[in-house]
Amino acid sequence: MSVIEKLRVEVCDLHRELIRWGLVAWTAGNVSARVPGEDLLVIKPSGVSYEDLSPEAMVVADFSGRLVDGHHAPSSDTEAHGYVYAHMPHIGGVVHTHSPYATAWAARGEPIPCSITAMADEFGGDIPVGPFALIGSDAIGRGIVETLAGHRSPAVLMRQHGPFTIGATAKAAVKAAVMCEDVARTMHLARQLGPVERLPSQAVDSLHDRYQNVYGQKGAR
Ligand SMILES: O=C(CO)[C@@H](O)[C@@H](O)COP(=O)(O)O
Repeated sequence: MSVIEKLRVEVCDLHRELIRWGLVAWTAGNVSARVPGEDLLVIKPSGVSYEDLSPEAMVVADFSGRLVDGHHAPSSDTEAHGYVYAHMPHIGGVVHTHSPYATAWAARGEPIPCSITAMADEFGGDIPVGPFALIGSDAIGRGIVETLAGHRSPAVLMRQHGPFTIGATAKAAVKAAVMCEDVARTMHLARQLGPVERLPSQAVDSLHDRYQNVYGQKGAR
């Protein structure tokens, strides 16, 4: 199986995770993976129902969003994903969803404050808000890159649109999308009960370091 065939299988399977975790409605959302060593990405076709997605339906596009291989038009967000890959060489996966709680924070244009340890673990601070940008140019991609520059967060809430997440792999970007919606819901509920306070920055640093470098089996022999 070629690298691209393997990526088609992986990206197709990861789209099922968006449905599993309740992050998308109808055909909203998309997942992509960088093709290692190439200025290419694998992404879902635009507007195709999730139940109709298959590895063969995944398309290969260049970073400008042009179709390189496949039988469908690429996702509407292909250029945004490509811009991230072109400007963030360490990123191997990009995800976009309209998950309800994160998108509600995006609708208000308000960063999600880092007030719980789960946010420090995964995001290393607040989840920032990026500018409102229309599809059809590199504006969304530029907004993602410029907002995340200098941030530890793998998630950005594009104002009045929804979350985009990044990761070293496509699976890591999907995890960031799942955790982004989880903490968006928790922080929304907390805010309904009263004011919330951010964690002290030293605690955030310590928690983030542990989670990124020790948590789970990272220390196992
Ligand atoms: O939010 C947008 C575009 O930014 C939606 O159209 C997107 O979620 C789904 O579009 P695609 O089906 O991937 O073309």
